[in-house]
Amino acid sequence: MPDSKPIALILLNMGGPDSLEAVEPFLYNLFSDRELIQLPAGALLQKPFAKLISHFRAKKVVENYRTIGGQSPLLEWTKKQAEGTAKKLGDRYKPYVVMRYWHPRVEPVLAEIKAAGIETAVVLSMYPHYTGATTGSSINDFKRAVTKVYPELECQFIAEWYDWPNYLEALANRINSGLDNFHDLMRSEVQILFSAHALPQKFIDRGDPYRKHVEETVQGVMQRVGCYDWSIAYQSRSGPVKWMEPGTEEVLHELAEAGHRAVLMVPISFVSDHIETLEEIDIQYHDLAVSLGLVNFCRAPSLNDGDDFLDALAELVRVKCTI
Ligand SMILES: C=CC1=C(C)c2cc3[nH]c(cc4nc(cc5[nH]c(cc1n2)c(C)c5CCC(=O)O)C(CCC(=O)O)=C4C)c(C)c3C=C
Ligand SMILES: [Fe+2]
Ligand SMILES: [Fe+2]
Repeated sequence: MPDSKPIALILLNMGGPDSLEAVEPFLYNLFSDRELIQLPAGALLQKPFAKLISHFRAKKVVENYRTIGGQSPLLEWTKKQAEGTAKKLGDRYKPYVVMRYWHPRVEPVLAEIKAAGIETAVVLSMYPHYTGATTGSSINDFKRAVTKVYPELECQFIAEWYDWPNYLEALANRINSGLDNFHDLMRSEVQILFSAHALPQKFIDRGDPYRKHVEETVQGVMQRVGCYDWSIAYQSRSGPVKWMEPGTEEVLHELAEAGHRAVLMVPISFVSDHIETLEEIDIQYHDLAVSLGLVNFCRAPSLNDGDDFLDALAELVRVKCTI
């Protein structure tokens, strides 16, 4: 019976260090990727430069990972998302995770799928908003490895889903639970600040749809949440290039200067907790906000393995997958 053959459900994500010792080699892999970052010295010198930058950046970033427990939680969450979604889809679907810059890397996972005799795969990017820097790089890396390790594997890619209704619904649910923290305040007193990961502006200038996707997600979510003041800002703008604007810190300053006191920050381009929610938002932006007088500062919970979000992913696979 052809329709009972197993299908690999492969979730693609960035990956993160699984120990403090792994921070530097993880950063080296990341800075070696010219689809994410083109270091100024050209392709031939990308790796030597990556070695240098990862060495120096690791000193600072190790401390950030130490404060969130000594490792990135991204793999655990992505595994739970893969397993939970496959369970909702039924026995045919076998869950796998592939990370771009740390384990599990693509080649061993493909070898495992091949050894299990699985002939088809649905490959789902865990970045809802498309950019060449994340989804593009992950899918290219995946395709290169398929050609090498398992060219017979029939793959179907889901590369963007920023406007998927059940995803918007799940995000609206997280915002509503975040808003519960402001019970004694009026609606008009709470500012919702969506914070997406920044990209260098040159990606957008050359036609990358990332900003448009983020903005459409926010529109769709706010239609569901109702009438609040909201804005979008871009976080994690480190490195000497022109980044997307406005920056999250800058908007926090503006909100404080305008006399606001209550901010709900909503991480928007990430679908689970990782260093940029647990450290950058919960510690750095929280402390900045409070010091600026934004004394009621909260973050909406991440989507993680919430049942509504797993339902959204399962429905996405059911509808988009034609295998
Ligand atoms: C939508 C998600 C992300 C985009 C867009 C993105 C772009 C981007 N990131 C860097 C550089 C770094 N990213 C790092 C970690 C990291 N980034 C994302 C997501 C996006 N990045 C994730 C999920 C993670 C892993 C977090 C974890 O829990 O470990 C890092 C390492 C951490 C650090 O040093 O701050 C770097 C460096 C660039 C240059 C970029 C756009 C081109
Ligand atoms: Fe990043
Ligand atoms: Fe980042």
